[in-house]
Amino acid sequence: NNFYHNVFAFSAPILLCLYYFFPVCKIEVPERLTVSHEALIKTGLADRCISVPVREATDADILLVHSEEYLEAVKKTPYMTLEDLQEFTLQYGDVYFHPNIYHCAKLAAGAALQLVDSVMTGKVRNGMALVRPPGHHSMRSAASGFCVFNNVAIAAQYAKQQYGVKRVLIVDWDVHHGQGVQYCFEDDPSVLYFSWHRYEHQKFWPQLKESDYNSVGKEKGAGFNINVPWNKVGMKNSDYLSVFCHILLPVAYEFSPDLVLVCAGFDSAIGDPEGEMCASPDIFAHLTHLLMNLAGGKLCAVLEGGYNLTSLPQSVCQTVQTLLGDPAPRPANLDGPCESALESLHCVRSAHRQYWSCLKHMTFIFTASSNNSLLLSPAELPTSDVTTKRIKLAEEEEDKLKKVEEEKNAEEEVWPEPPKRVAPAVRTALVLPNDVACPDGCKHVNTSQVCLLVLLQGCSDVSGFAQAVLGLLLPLGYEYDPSLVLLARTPDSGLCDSVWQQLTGLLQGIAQGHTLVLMQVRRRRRGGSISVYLLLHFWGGLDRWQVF
Ligand SMILES: NCCCNCCCCCC(O)(O)C(F)(F)F
Ligand SMILES: [Zn+2]
Repeated sequence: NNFYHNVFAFSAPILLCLYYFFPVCKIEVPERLTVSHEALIKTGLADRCISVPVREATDADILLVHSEEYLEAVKKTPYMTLEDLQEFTLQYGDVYFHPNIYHCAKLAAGAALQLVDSVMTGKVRNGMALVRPPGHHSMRSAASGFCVFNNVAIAAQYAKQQYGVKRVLIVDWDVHHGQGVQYCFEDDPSVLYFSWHRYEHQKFWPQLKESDYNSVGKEKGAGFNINVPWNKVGMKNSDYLSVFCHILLPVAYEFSPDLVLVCAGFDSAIGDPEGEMCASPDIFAHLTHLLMNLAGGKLCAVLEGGYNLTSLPQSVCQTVQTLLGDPAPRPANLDGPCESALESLHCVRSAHRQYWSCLKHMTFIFTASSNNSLLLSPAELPTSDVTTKRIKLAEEEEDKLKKVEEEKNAEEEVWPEPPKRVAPAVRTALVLPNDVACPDGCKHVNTSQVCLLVLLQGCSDVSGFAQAVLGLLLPLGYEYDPSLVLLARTPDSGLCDSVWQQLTGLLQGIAQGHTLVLMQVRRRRRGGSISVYLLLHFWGGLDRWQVF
């Protein structure tokens, strides 16, 4: 015993001093990848994916975003002593360098490029790169926030250069602002960068003025940079969905990207020590689903942050399962965005109204009452002082509630395991006359099957579609949370094929994908309305269904 005491007593100071001089990052740890990968294997999702080999990004790849001097400096790090490495990191903020990080950073960027190749060549429809170190904070000539090379920014430039992609949408759902991506594309109208991030009126890292909603991009890129600051913690599923329905999706449809890249950071999920948000892991199934309807489904998700080793793998699995086409789970109880989120939403829309027609028309009031709904009721905007006072009042009210809430659950956050999502063997049924061959992948049924009714008059232009479907139908559908969605198309609905396709795609995010469609079957002689056969398909407890 004596011996051990002496040894420990002796070695402790040395360990402490090493730790002090050469700090090791406590949250950006290797286990983040191993637990995520293990979860994909355990859930059987890995078997349903093809694994794409990684490669090292070349100098040319890295120089698409970073400067020569920065690349040359990072190239030297493998040969540095620990002291030199420590010295090297002091010039940047919140970065940790290891002799092997240059190699890892090239693999992380190279992995993102391999994913872009696989998607752009049609080898796969979409995919996800699980990488370390992350990328979205790193800038042209500087590392930042655990990031060395900007994986997603390099991927965007690479897609434009190698595949002639005209428009790239980058969605950054990590809880930190990817300032590196913003700086890279802020004058570039071919890349639309959208980021929400914990901001708390510039009190939260990286504490930049340019992370606020009024940084909209510059010169030709004005309008192509969208920042949604979260000025409070505890944001929930409703807050995230509201911002998607009322800001990101309308603009994304108007932008009409050829490729969607996601800075898939999962520190915006519940339980994360950095984000301190309350959105459940299954929300990423909905966010992913909503983005999959863009760019013909060409979507590359690249891991950024995510530090809770329980919610991170859950969120990764929810994302991958949706990329595989499985229907999203029922959204957990949506009750409408909080005051602070609504205020941010309002600020972002006003800042971008001049750049996007879909934001021009919709004015909306955010009532200070607590029963907000996902649906923002269009109305004349009240005079600002009334609104501000009402918001202040609501915020004080909310802060009081939040204080109580915080006292209550000061202990470790807990949340239910995301629900099992069983995909039916055959996802599509067709009601066809017996003598008609059934397209492959569908199941021929002639019993009482699926028909849906949605009557949407004339919303075929983008801003009409944005308002009617994204700003009304979707939020309402999510909040109503039906077990069944009925869709029908009649020739006079004026819906062109692409709008119809978007509609059926988007609405599959509701009712766990139970989407029933009716096409016109027959027109009675001499005009008149079509003859409609509504054969209801009941399964289990069909407690609620939705007819538009
Ligand atoms: N000194 C105050 C705390 C600094 N905290 C640094 C947070 C870095 C976040 C990195 C990330 O999660 O955004 C990424 F996705 F890049 F990994
Ligand atoms: Zn982050």
